[in-house]
Amino acid sequence: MAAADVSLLDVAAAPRTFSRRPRAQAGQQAKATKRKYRASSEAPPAKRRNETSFLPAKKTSVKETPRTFKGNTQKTFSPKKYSVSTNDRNQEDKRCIKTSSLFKNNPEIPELHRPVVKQVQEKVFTSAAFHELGLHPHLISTINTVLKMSSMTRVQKQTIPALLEGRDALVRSQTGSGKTLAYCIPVVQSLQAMQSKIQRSDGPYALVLVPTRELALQSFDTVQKLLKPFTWIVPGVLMGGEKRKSEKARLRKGINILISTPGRLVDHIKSTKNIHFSRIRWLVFDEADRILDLGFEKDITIILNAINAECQERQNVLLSATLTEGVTRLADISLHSPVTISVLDESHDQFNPKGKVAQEVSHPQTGDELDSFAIPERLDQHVTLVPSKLRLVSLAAFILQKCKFEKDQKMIVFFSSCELVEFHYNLFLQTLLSSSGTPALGQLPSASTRLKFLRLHGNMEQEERTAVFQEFSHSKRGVLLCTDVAARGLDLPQVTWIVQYNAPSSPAEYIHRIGRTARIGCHGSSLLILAPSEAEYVNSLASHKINVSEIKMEDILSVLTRDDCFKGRRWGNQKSHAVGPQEIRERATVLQTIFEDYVHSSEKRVSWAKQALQSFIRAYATYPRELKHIFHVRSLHLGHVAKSFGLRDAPQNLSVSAIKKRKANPKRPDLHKKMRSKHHLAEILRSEYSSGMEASVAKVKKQNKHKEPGRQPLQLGLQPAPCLGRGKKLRNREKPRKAY
Ligand SMILES: Nc1ncnc2c1ncn2[C@@H]1O[C@H](COP(=O)(O)OP(=O)(O)OP(=O)(O)O)[C@@H](O)[C@H]1O
Repeated sequence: MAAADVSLLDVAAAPRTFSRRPRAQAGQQAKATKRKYRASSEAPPAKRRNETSFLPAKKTSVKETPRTFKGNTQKTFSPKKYSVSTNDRNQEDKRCIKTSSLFKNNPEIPELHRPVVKQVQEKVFTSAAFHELGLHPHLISTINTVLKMSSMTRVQKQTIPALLEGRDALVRSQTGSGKTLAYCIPVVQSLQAMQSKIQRSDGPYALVLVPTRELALQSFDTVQKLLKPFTWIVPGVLMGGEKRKSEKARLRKGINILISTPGRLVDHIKSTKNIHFSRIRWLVFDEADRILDLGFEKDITIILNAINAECQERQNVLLSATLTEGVTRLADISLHSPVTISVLDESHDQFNPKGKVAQEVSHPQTGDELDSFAIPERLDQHVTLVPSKLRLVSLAAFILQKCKFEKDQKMIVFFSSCELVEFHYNLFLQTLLSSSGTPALGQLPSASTRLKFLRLHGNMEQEERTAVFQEFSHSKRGVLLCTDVAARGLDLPQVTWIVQYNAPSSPAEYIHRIGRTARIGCHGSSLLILAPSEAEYVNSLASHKINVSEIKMEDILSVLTRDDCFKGRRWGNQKSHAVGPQEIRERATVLQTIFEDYVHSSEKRVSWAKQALQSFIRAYATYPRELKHIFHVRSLHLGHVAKSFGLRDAPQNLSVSAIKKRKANPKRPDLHKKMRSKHHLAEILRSEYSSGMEASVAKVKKQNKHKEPGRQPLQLGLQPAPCLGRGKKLRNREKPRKAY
């Protein structure tokens, strides 16, 4: 019965030394190892269900033992040393390889009793054609010939007529259902029809606010296409990352439809003399719930004050796939007699005839309806429960399965911070991928050139961000590792898989992340990776009518048996016949060892992995209160989590202990310090959405410290309420939510 333990040690040597070892020798090793366990003081390896099972599956406590937060290294076994030679590096450079014990002392994976809920679904298309809307013939022909669209989606059929009537609107429909055109078409139609022809020098008539630069570029692209026949109307985008001087020059010349991120617009309001809003007719908040969220509150207040000072009469439009009750309540009291358009509501499928409204705000949907989000019909959602130690190999195996062994797969993997994206991107690039014939240190011998990794996050230079966005957009396959900067609004064609490696902080973010696939009626799949201690998150999703089906971790890892470069010593060059759980475990251990070898090949890499681990824990500590019982740093086993960063031991003196101490004493009177740390955290996370003018978080901090005139410090929930409408102040604010 010691075979499992023995083989873990057997296969843990570097993957390039696949010399076959006689079975007799392996048997001796097995006995020796068994003896070692008996003699050691550590807890015995977790009991296995049976010979063919991976991990025990009793339905008992699923919390990982929280015993190593002070940086104690978990004693799982005495590391065995191997002398390994590399084939293309100095033969004399023999390294001592510590083995990895992946399958021992893991928490049990609970049976997932997921409640089956009836998901909310919307039909995307209608049979109604754009020419039924009475638009300018050139606009119709542009929609038909340039955009190659003929029939309207449901949200377009309901929204366009309402906006053409001059109404304010709150629009909610599922991800990828065509909300962009639902507001762009009425804006273009109304501006081209203005009696006194628009002059470029008039400045903005429409202002569209979006949360990220990539979304700004994408919306700009759509507007630009629609404006083809109306050359006198000039669109423009302000999004940070570009030289402020050239943006100023464009503003000076005149932009009539202005698309911007809030941060960048605020920068110009403060520093660009010739920006004015006296002619604004349209104010659009795309991804309204995100824009009106805490992270942008200060910017939105400045923008609204600037607009309201110059113009009162305009149409306001709020759109999102997740307009929650809080946002609609906020909007209800500040918009002028708005229509509420929710494609969910079948009874409002037909837009009411002229003079009537689609749905008056006096008859709002119930909170329950508003907190259940529609999921694209052809989106298959999955979840897998993976103990912390096995997270990294499971992610790598899943990527290999889809993007190496299957054709034309395009995958987006979401992480909770920029550092995590950078870490995994570089690690995978160096270990799973080979661009030249010679594998670098730690790379797989058969590293595949078929795999393509890209990354996108808020700490990248704008030029690179745009290039990556374009490349992934146009590419047929590849893996994009990213933060939530790519979660909202981006329309990246043919994405087949969404993987959430770190769980999102709200059901709304879950919806937006998975919404990058299965767009406009296409098919797509998603996978959420949870630790056993996080299994309850599935119930939380179910309470929002989100259904996920389970993929077993062993099914993900089993792909490793398809790649001979993961063969362990014990199997040598034998043809693998019956592929059992034992071989899968061995191969997973080989893969883990590749990661560990790479990370431990220099001090610098070890400290890089530690920083990534720290970033993970910092992000983990920011889950909102309502999810804290599921995601709490105290349920993390630092030694196990360290493994998922290729670290062999839990780092000593990890500063997360400081976070833990603070959390442990919430009643301390030092409120000022508490606010400051929250503030700091919000800034760090928010950097992903920064306007691009702030060079770094440090700079933001400095600005706040010196309190520039007109620049208020970010005070959570204490901002003056923004006024969306005509002079009415928003008072009934939702409790502030976490900024990303
Ligand atoms: N009437 C239509 N016919 C065909 N394709 C359309 C139509 N309207 C929009 N599309 C396409 O559908 C895709 C998704 O549209 P869009 O990005 O506007 O969705 P969305 O509802 O804003 O999504 P999200 O909530 O994720 O921001 C785009 O590629 C767009 O070009």
